[in-house]
Amino acid sequence: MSAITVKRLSKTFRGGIRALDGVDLTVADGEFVALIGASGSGKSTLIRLISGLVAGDKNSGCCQISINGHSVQDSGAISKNISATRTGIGVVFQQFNLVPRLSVLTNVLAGLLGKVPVWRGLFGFFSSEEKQLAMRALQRVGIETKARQRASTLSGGQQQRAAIARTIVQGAKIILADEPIASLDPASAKRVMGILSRINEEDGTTVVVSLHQVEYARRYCKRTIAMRAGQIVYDGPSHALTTQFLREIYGEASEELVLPDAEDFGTAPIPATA
Ligand SMILES: Nc1ncnc2c1ncn2[C@@H]1O[C@H](COP(=O)(O)OP(=O)(O)OP(=O)(O)O)[C@@H](O)[C@H]1O
Repeated sequence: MSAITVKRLSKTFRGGIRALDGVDLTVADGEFVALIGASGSGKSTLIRLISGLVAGDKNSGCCQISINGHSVQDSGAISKNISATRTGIGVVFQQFNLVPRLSVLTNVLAGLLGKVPVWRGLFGFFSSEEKQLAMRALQRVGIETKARQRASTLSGGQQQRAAIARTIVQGAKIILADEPIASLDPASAKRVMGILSRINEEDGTTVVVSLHQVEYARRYCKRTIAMRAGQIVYDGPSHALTTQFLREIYGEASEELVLPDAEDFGTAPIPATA
């Protein structure tokens, strides 16, 4: 069964801005897929629609999205069972979305909120097993020593790793990461991509990650989907996305997608240490 199925997906915002225009795609269970495209090409909108946060256009027969066979939305209507489907989807954002004044551990435990009674979540009553689960997730992303610190005291890369640990605790079968490395320095960016790659390999989690720079897609993801003006203009092996090919697809805008110091990008794996 495919993990993500998107059929004839369009999204028109107020003022007639067509952010997505007839997108069809399928992501198999356990794939690690990059979504690339210049600014405004529709990557964030696609991720928000797949996660059921935003509804697509209302036209009948269009805009069908399903996750592991369960409908997320159809013809502009979000599914009534979306809460159950959402517990299997971990969403990671560019700006981390942690509660700054709460501890890193509590932020990670928030991944259990769809699974434990609401009152327990509200008052922070978590069992020792649940806390151990969160600690193991923090170990996997290399920041277990930061568990008791306020989230606001962590660096950007560490905060992003905490956000990923939250999806592990959530038990997400699918991670949708919307520009998770856009605010990070290159070393932190590589570490975050390495962690996503390991979760994909070790747990079989399906990962879709939107990126600005194609070098990261080539290094970490076998498959890349390239978007332009709300449409998919390439879907295939990441290694085929040479600078020349990107120029053919995007013209001058391709410069936005290539790191100026790409020759220094390197290939050595970065360990997940704090
Ligand atoms: N809430 C909104 N209201 C109106 N227009 C929107 C809204 N969200 C996105 N858009 C528009 O939809 C188009 C696609 O935006 P989107 O954020 O999906 O692109 P993106 O590829 O993620 O860009 P970036 O890389 O800069 O984040 C853009 O023209 C954007 O201005």
